[in-house]
Amino acid sequence: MDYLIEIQQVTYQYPTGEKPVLQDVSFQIKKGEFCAIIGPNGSGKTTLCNAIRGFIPHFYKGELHGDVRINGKSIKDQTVGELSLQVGFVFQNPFSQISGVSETVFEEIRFGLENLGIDTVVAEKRVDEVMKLTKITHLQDRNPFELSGGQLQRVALASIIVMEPDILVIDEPTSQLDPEGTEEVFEIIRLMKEKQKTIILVEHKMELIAEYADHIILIDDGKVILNGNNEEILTNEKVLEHNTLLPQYAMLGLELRKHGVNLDRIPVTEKQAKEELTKWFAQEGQIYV
Ligand SMILES: Nc1ncnc2c1ncn2[C@@H]1O[C@H](COP(=O)(O)OP(=O)(O)OP(=O)(O)O)[C@@H](O)[C@H]1O
Repeated sequence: MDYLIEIQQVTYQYPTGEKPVLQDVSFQIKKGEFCAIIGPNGSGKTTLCNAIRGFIPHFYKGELHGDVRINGKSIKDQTVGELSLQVGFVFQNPFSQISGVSETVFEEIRFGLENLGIDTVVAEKRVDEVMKLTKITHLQDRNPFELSGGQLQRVALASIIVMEPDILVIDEPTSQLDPEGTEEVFEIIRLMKEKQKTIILVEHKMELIAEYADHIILIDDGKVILNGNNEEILTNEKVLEHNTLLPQYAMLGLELRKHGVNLDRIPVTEKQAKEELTKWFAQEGQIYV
């Protein structure tokens, strides 16, 4: 099977670190897959993302063993510029993403295309399309620094999407957003999933992971602890032993099973929980309210 991203026995230690923060990490991601990376604070998730976009070893020096291959080619043999055309990176804090040199949202989104020397007419058409897709056309003349956190994160996503990378690495995009901003950002992530982009998402909100991810990797202390599909990982109580939450619906299902409620499967989303409980009430001859 051909994988788009291959992480092969990666061990990495920062130059100032005392021990490796990634230890013998191996996994593969298929094209079009939505992979979530979960794990407690400080477990190495952002470091792993930096290895996938080539910032390790190109910017962060330190000691790297093993390999990361994108499309069959080692990141060591590609420049950060080459990698940035394949891997778009969205930061936790959208202010880190904004160039600081654009006076309007339109210019900000066009900025990366200008740097690539893309023809102005072509670039502006692409900016218009991406603004429509991300529903920010009404913000195009605003100064990026006058926007709310949610609006700015959408601009940050748009400025990456406009570059048309095959892979999107998104590191805790909503940790600083309110529920409305979170919803808006995930609406864009959902669209990218529909467009068959390969997505790697670091996120602590398990309900969102349950809704979107195909594939989940749990890492703790720099090691891969679990690697499997959505339901396999999100119904596994071992996750809780690693200071990482499960979705509330999975917790409810696991608890009900312990109390003798014989659910066919442990739900991970609200929709699945309703289905399972409706089935159970029907079997037990109870009235579902
Ligand atoms: N530039 C750096 N130099 C040295 N050590 C670092 C550097 N960046 C991160 N670390 C250390 O590497 C370990 C893993 O950090 P990382 O940020 O990758 O974890 P994380 O799982 O993304 O955490 P969080 O969920 O809190 O964002 C931590 O112990 C952190 O202190």
